[in-house]
Amino acid sequence: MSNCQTCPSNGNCNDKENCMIENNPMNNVKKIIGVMSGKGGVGKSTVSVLLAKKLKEMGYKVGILDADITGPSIPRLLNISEKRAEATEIGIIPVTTEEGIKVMSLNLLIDAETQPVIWRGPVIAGAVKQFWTDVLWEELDYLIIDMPPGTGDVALTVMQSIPISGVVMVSVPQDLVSMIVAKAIIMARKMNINVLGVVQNMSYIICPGCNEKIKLFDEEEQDITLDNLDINILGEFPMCKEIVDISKGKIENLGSDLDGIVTSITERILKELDK
Ligand SMILES: Nc1ncnc2c1ncn2[C@@H]1O[C@H](COP(=O)(O)OP(=O)(O)OP(=O)(O)O)[C@@H](O)[C@H]1O
Repeated sequence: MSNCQTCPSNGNCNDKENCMIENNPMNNVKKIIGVMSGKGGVGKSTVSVLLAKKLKEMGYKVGILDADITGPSIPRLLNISEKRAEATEIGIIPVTTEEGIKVMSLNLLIDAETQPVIWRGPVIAGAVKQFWTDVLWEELDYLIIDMPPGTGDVALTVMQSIPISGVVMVSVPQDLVSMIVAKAIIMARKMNINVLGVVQNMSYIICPGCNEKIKLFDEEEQDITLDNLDINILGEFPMCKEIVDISKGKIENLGSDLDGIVTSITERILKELDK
C-alpha cells in the first residue's frame, strides 16, 4: 500500500486504487456511503442512522462504521450502548441491532461510554482503518460511514484509505451561507470522491397549530451557495422531537411525514450512486 500522507499528491491523484487498504477476504462490501459534515452537532450521526434503517427496511444488508472515534454516538442512537463487539481470532464481530444492522463503534469496545479517548490523530486514524479491515462485516450491500466532523486528519484518512462510493453532506441552513459546508465539499472533491448531495437538517419547524412549515433562515442566500458549489439538496428535515427520539424505536415510529422524507432522501442517494 502506498502512503498518501507522505505522497506529494496528497490523495489528489488518479491512482487512488493503489492507496486503498485491502479489506480482509471474508468481507464483501458492495457500496460505501460516507456521511460528512463541515462541523459537529448538525445531525450527521442521526442522518447516518436514518439512512441505515431505511436501507435495511428496503431489504438491503447494511452496516454502520462509526468513524467518529472521539465522539461516537451511533450506539446510543441505535439503542445498543449496553452491547459489546467481540474480538476473536478471525476478527472483530460487530454488534447487530434488532433490525439486523451491523455496527462497529469505539464505544462498543470500551468499558464505559463516558470513558474519553485520549489518543493522538494517527492512533485514531489507525483505529478507523482497523474498523474497516478487522471487523467481520461479511456480505453488505451498503456500509454507512459516520465520518468525524470537519475536514481534519481522520476524515482525510477515511477518504484516502477506504473506497468510498459517495459522500452525503449534512448541513444546517446557517452553514450553507458560510464557508463551512463548502470546505467539506471541496475537500471531498479534491480527493476525487463523489459528493452525492446535501441533506439539510433542522431546516424548518412545523407550527403545532396549523402544520405550516416555518423556515427560520433566508433561502435565497442558501440557493446561491448551492449554485456556486454545483450541488443539489437531497432533502430537508425539520427540527423536531420525533427525530431526537429515533433511538427509541423503529423508523415507522417517526410518523408518515418524516418517514416519507427519509424514503425520498434514501431513494435519491441510491439514484445518485447508480449514476
Ligand atoms: N432534525 C432534528 N431535530 C431536532 N434535533 C435534532 C435533529 N437532528 C439531530 N438532532 C439532535 O441534535 C444533536 C446532534 O445530532 P447528531 O449527534 O446526529 O449530530 P452530529 O453532527 O453527528 O454530531 P457530532 O459531530 O458531534 O457527532 C442530537 O441530540 C440529535 O438528537
